[in-house]
This record gives sequence, structure tokens and C-alpha cells, in this order.
Amino acid sequence: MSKKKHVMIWDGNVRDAALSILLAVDKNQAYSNLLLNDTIKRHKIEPKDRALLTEITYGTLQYKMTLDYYLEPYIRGEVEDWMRWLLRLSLYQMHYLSRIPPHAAVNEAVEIAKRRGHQGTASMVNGILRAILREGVSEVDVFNEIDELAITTSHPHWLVERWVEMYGVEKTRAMLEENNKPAIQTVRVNVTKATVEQVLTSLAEDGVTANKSPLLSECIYITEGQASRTAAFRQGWVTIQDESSMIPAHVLQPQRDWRVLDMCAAPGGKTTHVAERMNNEGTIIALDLHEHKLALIQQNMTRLGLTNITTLHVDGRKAIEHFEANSFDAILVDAPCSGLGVMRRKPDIKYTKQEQDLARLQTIQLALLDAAVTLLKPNGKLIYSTCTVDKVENEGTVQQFLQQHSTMQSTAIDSLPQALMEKQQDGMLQVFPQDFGSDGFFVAAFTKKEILTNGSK
Ligand SMILES: C[S@@+](CC[C@H](N)C(=O)[O-])C[C@H]1O[C@@H](n2cnc3c(N)ncnc32)[C@H](O)[C@@H]1O
Repeated sequence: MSKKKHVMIWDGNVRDAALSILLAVDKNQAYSNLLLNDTIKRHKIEPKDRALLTEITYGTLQYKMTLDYYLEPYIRGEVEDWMRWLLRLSLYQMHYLSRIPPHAAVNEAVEIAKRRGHQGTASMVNGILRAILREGVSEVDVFNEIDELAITTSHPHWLVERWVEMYGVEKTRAMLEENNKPAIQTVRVNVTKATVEQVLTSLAEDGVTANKSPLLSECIYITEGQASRTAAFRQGWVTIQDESSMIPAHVLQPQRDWRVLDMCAAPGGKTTHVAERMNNEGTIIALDLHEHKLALIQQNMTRLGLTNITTLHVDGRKAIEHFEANSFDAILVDAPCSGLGVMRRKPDIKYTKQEQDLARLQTIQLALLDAAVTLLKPNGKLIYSTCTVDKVENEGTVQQFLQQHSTMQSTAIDSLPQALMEKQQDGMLQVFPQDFGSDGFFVAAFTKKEILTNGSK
């Protein structure tokens, strides 16, 4: 997140707060999810307002390109940024939120425009929004399918084109549409402290509605309420984590006495999951490139009552300078990636990621995997995962990795529920957001061959 301080006075006006957040996301490249959480916490915003604030902020960001298409015929000349965002967020409410009377959205917009600008800007906002109210938004009228998909689902043209080439039109359309839906909140039960049934009872006592996932045994769906405000969370019975992110620990299947290396560990979602599955025994070394992020892992460990994790500030690519070769039973490389699988939670990713970022990320991913090979024991397990749906960072990285390392082989994933295993191909599993309602996620499993050739490559 940008270092610039976000200054916002909460005066009870949800739309104005949403506008401040959207402007900060746009100007300072601040992350929408962090800024929204920060605003909610700092101003102790009540649940009813919180839901509307989240809906308007995320919705406006999610449909930014579509809203611009609708607004374009009505905006003449230059308008200030705050006014453009105000028009977008007002039109979002008018067009997508049926429970908000459109006239109320227009009136609110005019009041904000008066406060932020002057009578002239307020009249302009009023004129534009009332004209759209009268005439309705225009049909999306473009030449080809890529443009149509890009505009109607608000995703950049390059990305739609790339996905259509990789996955075809139907799969791409389903993914683009899913990216505009709210993410399901899920929690992972800390099996060293509580059972799923105990957690469900505890959540219900706190007024949270939840049910068991049909996929992973320790995953619970939250259908109403906030898990972070419950006793179950405070006493370390649960961790807030998307179900897809629970897959790597299941694929790893760690034994209780193993020595495991997590090369990209912060904030520790998967490290703590592996630690729980080892029943707080064995040893896990958790690395991260950014020292300040190690504190997040430690906070999670403390809350969850886990003591089998040691955190270290180490660049994973240089991990061989810190540990003996052939010394880990298993290694997890949950690599930095483009995050194209988590756009429901971070819609700003759509507009900030550039195509050239993807190749740069692959270089880092391969360097991390390279270091892992040396550190892994013969017969040891290596898991590579990303929260993206991009073939270059996923299958592409795996293919290059295997070409460069004859000592490594793909391993079939055999420890997941059938519905997930069906999606596996050659030791790789790509989950799309539309498959189970969880994040887009990729996992690949490898083992190191017993007979080592000269050197690890
Ligand atoms: C996808 S996130 C990891 C999420 C984490 N595994 C979890 O489940 O909570 C990637 C992490 O890799 C870290 N990172 C990036 N480059 C790295 C490197 N060269 N060595 C170690 N960590 C790195 C980032 O700081 C970030 O925390």
C-alpha cells in the first residue's frame, strides 16, 4: 500500500467515504481492500453502513470500465477526478443496486458535489445523472467479442484477449462474470484447538451464520456476520482464509516429524495451516523477503497457539546460503504472482497489472523453485502454488522448471476431495473462481528423485 497517509473524516456519509477511498486507490495506487478495512476500523463504522460502503466501493471499482462506457456520451470536456468518480459511484448505485431508489442516488451525488465543488459542478452532476435516468444507459455496441466482454465485465482488453486465447470464450466469460461477484467469506478451523462442530456452535453463539464446506474438511463458509469479531477467532479456533488457499497444505500432506521450509510465507496463512496439520510438532521454517511482514506470521502463530514455526528474514532465492543442501522433507513455494485469481477481493488489480509484469514474475518464480531443489531431501516434496489463473506463471513456470531440473518430477495429487482431483492434470491443479466460488488458484506437486545426478540441475 502507498506510504501516503489516507486522511478521511467520517461524517456518517457512506457515499462520500466511498468516494474518498476510490480517489485514494486511483491516485496513490492504494489497495482497495486494505483501505476499506482501515477506514471501517478507524471510524468504527456500523455493520449496516459497512456493508453499503463495501458494496459501493467494490462495485464501482469492479464496473469502472462499464460505467465509463455509459457515462462517455454525457461528459463533455475535462472533469476533475473527484467528479468523475462521483459520477461513476452514483451511476453504479442507479444501475446495479436495485434496492437504492435512483433519485436518492442522484440527490446524494448533488449534495456531495456542492460540498466538494460549487453550485456549477453540482448542476453538472445533476444534469448528467438525470439525463441517464431519463434515457437509460446505452447498449454496448462494439465490433468484436473481446471488446464486448471487456466493456460489459470491465476487464482490460489485453487480459480478455489473453484469457480467450488461453481458455476460450465461454470459460473466459464465466471467469470475468465471477470476478464481479462478492467473494464468499471462509474460515479454516484450527484442528489443534477445536473441531468443526465446536466452531460452528461458537460462531452461532456470536450470531454468525455458517455451514461446512462440501470440499475441504476444515473449511467453513460464513453466510452472515463477520468471523473476525467472534470468540472463535479471538481464541485461535479459526483463521480467515479462502478455501483455495487451503489446498496446498492438503497436497503437501506433512508428517508430524517433518522439517518443512515455507519460502514465501507472510502473512502465514499457509504456514500456520501446515503447522496445524503437523499437530504443532516437527519444524517449519518460514521465510519472507520483507522483514516487517514476519510480524504478521508471528501474530497469527500466537493467536493460533502454534510453536513449531521459526520465522526468518531471508530472500528465498538465496536460501541456499542459509541452510544445508538436502535438508528439508518438504518445501512450499507460494510464489509472488500477478494475483489474477483474486480480483473479486482486489478489483484494483484489473487496472493496475500490466501484461509485461507476468514475464517478470516468472523469473522470480523460477529462481525460488531453483533454490528449493538444492535444499530438498531426495524423495522430498515440493509444492508450487500461485493465486493466479495465468498459464505463463502456472503451467509455463512448471514446464520451464522441469526442463531445467532433471532431478525433479511431477507427482500426482492424490489427497484432495474427488471434485478437486478431477481437475488435476499431470500433477497440476488449476482452480478457476467459477468452479467452486473460491479464488482462482494453482498448485503443482513435485518430488525429488532419489538418485542424484552431479549437482542439482
Ligand atoms: C503469495 S504471498 C504469500 C502468502 C502466504 N504464503 C500465505 O499463505 O499467507 C507471497 C509472499 O512472498 C514474499 N516474497 C516475494 N519475493 C520473495 C523472495 N524472493 N523471497 C521470499 N519471499 C518473497 C512476499 O513478501 C509475499 O509475502
